[in-house]
Amino acid sequence: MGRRAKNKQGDPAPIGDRENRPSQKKLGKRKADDVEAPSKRPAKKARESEVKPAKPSIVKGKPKTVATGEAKAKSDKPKAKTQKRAHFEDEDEGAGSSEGWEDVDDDGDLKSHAKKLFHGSDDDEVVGFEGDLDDLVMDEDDDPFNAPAQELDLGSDDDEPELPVKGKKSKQHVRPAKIIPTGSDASSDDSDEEDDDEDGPTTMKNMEARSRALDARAEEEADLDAEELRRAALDGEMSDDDLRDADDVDMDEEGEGGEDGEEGLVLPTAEELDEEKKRGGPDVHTVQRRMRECVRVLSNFRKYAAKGRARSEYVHTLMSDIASYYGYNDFLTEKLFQLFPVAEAIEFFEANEIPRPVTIRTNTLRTRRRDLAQALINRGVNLEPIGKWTNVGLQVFESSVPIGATPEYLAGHYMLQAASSFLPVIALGPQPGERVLDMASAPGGKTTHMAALMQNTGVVFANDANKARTKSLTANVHRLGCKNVVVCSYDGREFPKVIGGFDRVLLDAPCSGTGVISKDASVKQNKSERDFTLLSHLQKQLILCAIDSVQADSKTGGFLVYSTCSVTVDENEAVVDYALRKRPHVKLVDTGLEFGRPGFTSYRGKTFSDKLSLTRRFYPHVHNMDGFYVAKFKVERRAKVKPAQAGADADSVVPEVDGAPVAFDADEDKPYLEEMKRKRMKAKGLKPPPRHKDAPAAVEAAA
Ligand SMILES: C[S@@+](CC[C@H](N)C(=O)[O-])C[C@H]1O[C@@H](n2cnc3c(N)ncnc32)[C@H](O)[C@@H]1O
Repeated sequence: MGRRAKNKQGDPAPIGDRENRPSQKKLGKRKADDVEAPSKRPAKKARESEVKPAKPSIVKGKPKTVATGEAKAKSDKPKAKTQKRAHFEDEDEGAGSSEGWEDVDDDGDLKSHAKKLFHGSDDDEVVGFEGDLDDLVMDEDDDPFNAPAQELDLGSDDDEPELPVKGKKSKQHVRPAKIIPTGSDASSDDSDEEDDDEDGPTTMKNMEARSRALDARAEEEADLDAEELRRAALDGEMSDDDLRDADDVDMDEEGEGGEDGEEGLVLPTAEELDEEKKRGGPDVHTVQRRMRECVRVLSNFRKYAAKGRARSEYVHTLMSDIASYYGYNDFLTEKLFQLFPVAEAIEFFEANEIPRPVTIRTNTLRTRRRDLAQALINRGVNLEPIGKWTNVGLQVFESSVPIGATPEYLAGHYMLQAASSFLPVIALGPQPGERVLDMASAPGGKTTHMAALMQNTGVVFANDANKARTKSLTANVHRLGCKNVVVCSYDGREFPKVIGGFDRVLLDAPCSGTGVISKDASVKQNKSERDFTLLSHLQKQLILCAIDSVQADSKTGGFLVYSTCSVTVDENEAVVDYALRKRPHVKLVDTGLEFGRPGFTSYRGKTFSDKLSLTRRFYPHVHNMDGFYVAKFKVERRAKVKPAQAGADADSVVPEVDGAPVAFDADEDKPYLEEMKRKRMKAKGLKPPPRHKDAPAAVEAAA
């Protein structure tokens, strides 16, 4: 559907940023355009060109080991008159400096010049890295790129290197363009001319239009659903209860015989679908046609549904086709499908097939963004600032060099980091001199960002339960020259017993990774209901410990940020809502992030605190960044509560913080606590009582 091409290397900037920036299309051709048509440059150029050209920093010599904090970067003067210069406004991290740099002075073919620069002088050294790279502890942030940037899978800065896809493969590779009409496709009719260019890349302009169209479409669908429900109720088909929850569409509603569907389309029965599955699934053209038809019918059921066919049949068929087409297991298909209105769900699944933009974060402990950009441009890297919301991010469009093995990379001038990973750190806003805990920190993308914001002062406790992963954390801390970081390896649930009283805490929680499916497609198949139950439980435990590790009367802080790279409600709003209920002395506050959708305040029959709207959701199909979630809490001083008053099980009480007990005392924790007791008894050689017959499956599974 052309979205693929459009989204490729699209801009991860927030919608609101897009207006004042050159289009993606223009960016893609930036070098050529710059040379041929300098008049197209942004207006600020004249002023900017008065700024002295930055001197690119280039490390000389063949690196043999990890560049440490002490690594010295030497400056190379721009060599030739064809030297490409990037001009930036002054931009000191945290100083509220200008976002963009202005365009460059080109008086030659940059690409060939940059190539010459690279292959001629540094090339041998860089190419000669074989072997040495193995010595570097590379994580997903650090995989050296050896292919054009667009084709590279950057890997989350948050998680393991990409795993091979297990199980079913998506049928995406065999599909032609433009098969499923989606909200954004529909919008292209009435949006600007760039939207009409279906095969062109996503532009900042059409991204905004696209995103708006999605929202409008979602609203439209919600209205239609509500209207259908109302009518059904008037017809006596539905109870008041049904009517009350307009989100839960009546799955048994039947069509009244609208227009025929697509020519020759006969909606299969459940049995036929099962049969089809057993035969290896429908052929790709059938599945595409059916998906298209189901989306159309579900967009206006009364009008388009075939007579006698139930809404649930269309939904069931569509979910089955999504699972087969994109290669998801049935459970996850449904879970993700339910998050969005129908057409938007397709957008989401589509976006998961497309790599997100390659982005890097300037390490302001070692360099400035403009200097880094200049140095990389000189090496043949085509890049741009990510957006106004970050003054350290750069988006790499293409590169003739491996972006994870440049001298600048080895010297710690930047971190390969997904744009979404900047968000929780920006929301937390650690200040110089503070004591900060990064409770689940490996491989350290956010730790090193925080260390830089704190200007290497104060202290960041970088903890991760996985000792093996702390190696890459330590390597990154050294490479980026962070001197205020203490690395440790505890289960996060041991905090604040280990150490507490932090001004700020970041809990970038272990999660299912449903926001980073484009990087790790194994998630499509390997996540089950049990995983979500266990993860959600762990996240709930961790968040309470994170809250209890915050110094409520911190003079400068008293904040916690909870984040995940998952889009499921179980791992996000449900966890945050649980924390609010368990710790009445904390409150949600604005994340300060300029964009992102508000968190759910209710979802499929569950009601959360209204304040959940202060949390932020980020989606690949809306923001062109990994799916992500950010919540920010302010921790206030709590009233003293005795364990007995809280109804807490004595065994569940962990050390006191601020004189008050930290307890997991909810009914929902009881089965887990009982299981822990059973385990303790077993460990002591005692015979534990039989497990309660109502114990959730997850408890047994975890046992
Ligand atoms: C999303 S990743 C963190 C990414 C990291 N914040 C970054 O920006 O690079 C989650 C981390 O949680 C760690 N983890 C899992 N269970 C944990 C626990 N109980 N306590 C502390 N860390 C845990 C995992 O080892 C993993 O490194």
